[in-house]
Amino acid sequence: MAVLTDEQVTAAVGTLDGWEHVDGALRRSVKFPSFLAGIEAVRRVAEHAESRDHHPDIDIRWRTVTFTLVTHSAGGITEQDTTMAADIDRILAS
Ligand SMILES: C[C@H](O)[C@H](O)[C@H]1CNC2=NC(N)=NC(=O)C2=N1
Repeated sequence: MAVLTDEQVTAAVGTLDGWEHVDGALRRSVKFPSFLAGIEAVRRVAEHAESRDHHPDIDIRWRTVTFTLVTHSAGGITEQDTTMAADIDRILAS
């Protein structure tokens, strides 16, 4: 899968909720009301990631969860990442 150009990533970020383009990846940090609410959200994202066979890197620090998306096999951000970012936005909003 093709790595997106910086311009393509910038355009995608404009359509997403709270994602930034940092260190060659897409990143969104979310603060939850409690540690367990964050874990529950991670669980829902993880189930979706499994179903799509595309997996975010996930950092959990008490109530703040950071999702990082990059296509490791391609060495950059691809459409799989922008699609997964939009999917995560939907999951977190529901
Ligand atoms: C075989 C399987 O499709 C690959 O290992 C997948 C799994 N999930 C993945 N997730 C991400 N983010 N990048 C990958 O390159 C990747 N590879």
